[in-house]
Amino acid sequence: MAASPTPRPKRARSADAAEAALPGAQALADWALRHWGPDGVPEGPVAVAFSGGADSTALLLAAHALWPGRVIALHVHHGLQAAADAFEAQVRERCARLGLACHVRRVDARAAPGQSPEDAARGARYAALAALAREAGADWVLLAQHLDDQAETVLLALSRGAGLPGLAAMPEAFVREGVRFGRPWLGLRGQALRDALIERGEAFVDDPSNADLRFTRNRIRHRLSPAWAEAFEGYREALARSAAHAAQAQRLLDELAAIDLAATGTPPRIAALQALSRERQANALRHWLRQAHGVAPSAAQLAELLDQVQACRTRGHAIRLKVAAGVVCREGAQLAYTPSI
Ligand SMILES: Nc1ncnc2c1ncn2[C@@H]1O[C@H](COP(=O)(O)OP(=O)(O)OP(=O)(O)O)[C@@H](O)[C@H]1O
Repeated sequence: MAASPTPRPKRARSADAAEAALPGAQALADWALRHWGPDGVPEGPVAVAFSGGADSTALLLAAHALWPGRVIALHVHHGLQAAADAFEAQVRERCARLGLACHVRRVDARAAPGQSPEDAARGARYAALAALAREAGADWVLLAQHLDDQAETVLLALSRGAGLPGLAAMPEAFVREGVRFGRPWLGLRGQALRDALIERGEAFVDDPSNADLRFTRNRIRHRLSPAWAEAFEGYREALARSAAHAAQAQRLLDELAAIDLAATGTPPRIAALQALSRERQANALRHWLRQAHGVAPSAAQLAELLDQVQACRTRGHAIRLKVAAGVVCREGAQLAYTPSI
């Protein structure tokens, strides 16, 4: 007797119909095709990171229109502002009206000494989203960042003098804490999403901290972006294209680092490093420290390390340099990294 065919995953409802209901559904369906293939959504639930703000409200609605019965919402209660309780209540209420499961986690997002409040909140948020997704059996979490956010991220990176990894801005898919995250809307204008919600009378939360000009991103959003938009109408698309070029170049550098580290060994042998150009040494060392130890040396630290590697020609010559909370030193013929001094 022939085995019964394996049931195929539920396919997306026509993206055209969903797009008619809400802009962004087509872009979401296209992203899903690129990342999930023609057979549709993954096995488990499709999780949407739902802050209650305009963008993630639009994403939740678009995902629900495309994949009815498959979507769940994940919400992180930051515990930082008094309004967070109200955000959670609104998120829960919206999910209840849509008939969607809503998973909430409270985090302590206070910044450690020397850490920016934005970095602390972001780190805590991704960790919580990944934990919630794992608990709910979701392989993917969708985030609602869009083209304006991508352009702002490039401007932020430029303002900080970032290298290629920073200029590459946000990828449309990445893995964090064992969970896959997707950003299907990096090509869409934020205003279009917000206008569509308002036109349809859909409520969303306006986070007051988005207007706080003490945060660099908000100063870029409210002061710099309008000036760019006035001078160059298509600046967002142009900056996003630059980010894509930077990301492509960074992938090549990662491949080169993998080739060079295969030759030097990991941790790298000093003599083998010295056989490379200074630029390739820098690239290989950055890659090794990031991949093996999750740390990124500053430009000044890297320059100092390269000088020490260059000068290390005799048996007794020591190497020692503080990087992040740890130290790079010489151990025989190789470098070594000790995480805490
Ligand atoms: N508290 C939260 N809980 C769950 N997901 C969140 C939360 N805050 C942000 N996100 C997710 O991360 C994305 C980027 O965060 P960001 O801070 O730029 O957005 P936001 O302005 O808070 O909210 P929105 O994008 O919904 O307008 C959001 O689009 C959303 O998908």
